[in-house]
Amino acid sequence: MRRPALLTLNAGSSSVKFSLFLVEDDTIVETPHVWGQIDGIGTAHPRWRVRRGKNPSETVALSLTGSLDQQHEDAFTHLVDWLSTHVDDVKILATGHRIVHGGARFHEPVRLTPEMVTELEQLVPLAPLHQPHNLRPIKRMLERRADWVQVGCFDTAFHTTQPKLAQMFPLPRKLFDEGIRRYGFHGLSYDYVSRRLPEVLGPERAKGRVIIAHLGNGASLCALREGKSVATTMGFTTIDGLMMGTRSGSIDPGLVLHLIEYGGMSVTQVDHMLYKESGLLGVSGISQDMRELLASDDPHAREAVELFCYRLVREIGSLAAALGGLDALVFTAGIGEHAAPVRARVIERLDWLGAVLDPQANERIAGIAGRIDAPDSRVALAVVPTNEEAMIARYTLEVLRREGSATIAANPPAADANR
Ligand SMILES: Nc1ncnc2c1ncn2[C@@H]1O[C@H](COP(=O)(O)OP(=O)(O)O)[C@@H](O)[C@H]1O
Ligand SMILES: CC(=O)OP(=O)(O)O
Ligand SMILES: [Mg+2]
Repeated sequence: MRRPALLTLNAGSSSVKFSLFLVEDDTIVETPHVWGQIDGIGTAHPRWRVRRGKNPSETVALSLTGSLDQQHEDAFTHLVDWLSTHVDDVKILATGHRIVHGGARFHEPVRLTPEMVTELEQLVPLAPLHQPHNLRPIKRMLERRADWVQVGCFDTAFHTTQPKLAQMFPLPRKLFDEGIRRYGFHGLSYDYVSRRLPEVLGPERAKGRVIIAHLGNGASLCALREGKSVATTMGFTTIDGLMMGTRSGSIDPGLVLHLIEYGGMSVTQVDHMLYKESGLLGVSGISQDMRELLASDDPHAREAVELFCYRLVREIGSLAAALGGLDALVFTAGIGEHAAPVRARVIERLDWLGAVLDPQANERIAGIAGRIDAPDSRVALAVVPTNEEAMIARYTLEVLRREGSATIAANPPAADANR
C-alpha cells in the first residue's frame, strides 16, 4: 500500500531541493522519506544528491549546460524523472512550493489557482533568479489537472511583521501605497530557524535581540525580536543588502543611472550585471562558489571573500543598531552552515559588540545545530542548519487541514502528479 506523503519543492538561485515527507496520523514524519538536491546550478560542478530516510546520501552523476534558465529547467526535469522511476511507495496528497515573492497580496500559504499564478508572474522582474523556477512546476502541474493540490509558501510572508518604518523607502509616499516597499526574502528559512532558537539559545535569549544570517548563494540578514522579523537586508527585490554569489547587494542607485546614461549600457545589460555577474563571481573573476574561493590562492578570490565578510559585518552593525544591541547571532544556509573561515572572519570583527568565538567549536560543528561562542562572549553565537522544506511541509499540511479530507482523498500518486 502506498503511504500518504507531501512533496516539497524549493528552487533557490543555484539549487533545486525537494523532500517527500510521510504523513502519519495527520502529522508530518520529521525525517524525510526521500530528500534530494541539485546544487551548483550555474557553476562548473553541479551535484545531484539523494537520501532515503536515515541512510547516507548518494551522489548521482549530472551535467547541466546552456543558459541558467535552461539549467534550472533541466534540473527540475531530472528530479521529476528520478522521482517517477525510483519512488513508487507513496501517494502524494499535495505539493508545497517555495515562492520567493508574494508581493503585497500573499501573506500566508495558499492553495494555488491558475489566476494566482498569473498574478505571481507579474513579480518575476523583482526576483528573476527565483520566481520563474518557482512558478514553472506549479504551472505544469495545474495545466495537467486543476484539482491537484498545489500550495504556495512565500518567502516574503515572514517579514510582514516588520514595523512600517522598516518597510518604507524614503521615496514619495504614493510609491509606498502602490506596493513599492521593503518586502524581504528567505522568510521560510528565518521562520524555521526562529522556531529552533529556544532550544539552541535558551527560551529567554531566543526572545531577545537576534540576528539570523542566511548565507547561501543568495544572502540576507534578519533582525528579530520575540522571534518575529523587525528588519531585514533584502528589500523590494532580491538584489538588495549583502554581497551574494552573483548579485551585488546594495549599491549606490546613482551608479545604475550613470551606467545607463553615460556608460553605454542598456537596462537589460545592467540588470544582467547586477543579478548574474556581480558578487563573489564578479569580484573574484573565478567563481560564485564559496568553496572554490576559500580553496584558491588567487588574490582576487581572497579579496572577494574579504569583501563578502566586510559587507556582512557592516550590515550586522546596521541591524544591531536597529535592534538597540545584540543578544545572539545565528548562521544558516550553505555558507553560514559550512564555511567556518567565513564565520570566524566575521565574528573577529564583531569584538566591539562583545562577540567572542570558540574556534574549536566553530571548526567542529557540522550538520547539526549548536553554539560556537566562547564562555566570555556577551553575544550568543550559533549555527542552525536551515530546513525550508520542513517549513513548506508544515504549511502545506495546514492548508490541507483547512480544506478538509475530501481534497486529500482526491489526489494522485507522485509520478503521475509530476509528469
Ligand atoms: N562546505 C562548504 N564550504 C563553504 N561553502 C559552502 C560549503 N557547502 C556549500 N557552500 C556554499 O553555499 C552556497 C550555496 O548555498 P545554498 O544555501 O545551498 O544556496 P541557494 O541559495 O541556491 O539555496 C554556495 O556558495 C556554496 O559554495
Ligand atoms: C531569495 C534568495 O536569494 O534565495 P536563495 O538564497 O535560495 O537563492
Ligand atoms: Mg536557498
